[in-house]
Amino acid sequence: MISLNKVAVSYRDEIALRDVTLKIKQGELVGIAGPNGAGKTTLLTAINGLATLVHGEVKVLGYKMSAGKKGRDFRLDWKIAQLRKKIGYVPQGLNIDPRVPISVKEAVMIGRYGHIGLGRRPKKEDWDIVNEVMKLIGIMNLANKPVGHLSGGEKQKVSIARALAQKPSILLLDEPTSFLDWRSRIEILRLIKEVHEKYNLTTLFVTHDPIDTFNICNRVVLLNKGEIVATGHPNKVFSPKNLRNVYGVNLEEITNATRHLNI
Ligand SMILES: Nc1ncnc2c1ncn2[C@@H]1O[C@H](COP(=O)(O)OP(=O)(O)OP(=O)(O)O)[C@@H](O)[C@H]1O
Repeated sequence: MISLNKVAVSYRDEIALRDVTLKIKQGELVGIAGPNGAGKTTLLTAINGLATLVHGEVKVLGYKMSAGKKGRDFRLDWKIAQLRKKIGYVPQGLNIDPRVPISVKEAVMIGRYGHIGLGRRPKKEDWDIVNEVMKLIGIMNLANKPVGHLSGGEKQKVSIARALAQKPSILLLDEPTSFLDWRSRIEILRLIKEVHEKYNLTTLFVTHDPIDTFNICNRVVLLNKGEIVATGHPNKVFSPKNLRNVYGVNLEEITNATRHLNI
């Protein structure tokens, strides 16, 4: 479904990914973890066909992207646009100016425009899909509310609904739980697992917090300084040694911090 072979991505002087080789099978739900600046977002960007590859090759759903003359093969632009229709992307936060007069259902409809085409009007089937995903995500009650008036958890749900309205095969989520309180965080994680299973998706989600991955996935890719440090079950990946080397924390520090919770 997704394969990266010796992929390197850089932003001017900054190397964001180096020599990354990774395979994701159809139907997998994979967590991408690592500290700030590890290259997590860049990995999603490479899968989404938007990164400039310095080296290596990315294959997604049979589309091949490799480093061209200027770091990108521009002949593939049209194909990449086709590919992106099949990839639902949930960015960090839903950064819409609160003064923009757009309702929740209109924000979810934005996900359909790759299929509808710019300048065309949504048809009944598009509204049916928007209603279906809003029902599933549990935001029907917010349909006519301005998006600027939503809480952080509600915005995240709208963002997920918008990505699903696209009817993607792959769902990429960039830190869907950041800025959320514990209740909303658990709710969003459950929702990700539920939609992953219901729509038979291949899902990758980025997180800062190892605990998120224990809740919903069997496989984690741990990145640090643009390289894959470990991949496998969270129990194996978040070993005391990796926590120390990658996050600079000892297991005792974490258990001490959570000991007061009485869990
Ligand atoms: N548009 C950009 N221009 C220049 N450098 C960038 C750009 N985007 C990312 N970088 C750099 O590439 C490296 C990897 O960034 P990336 O955003 O992929 O990491 P991340 O793991 O998602 O970080 P975070 O958890 O803080 O969001 C960082 O050193 C960052 O400064």
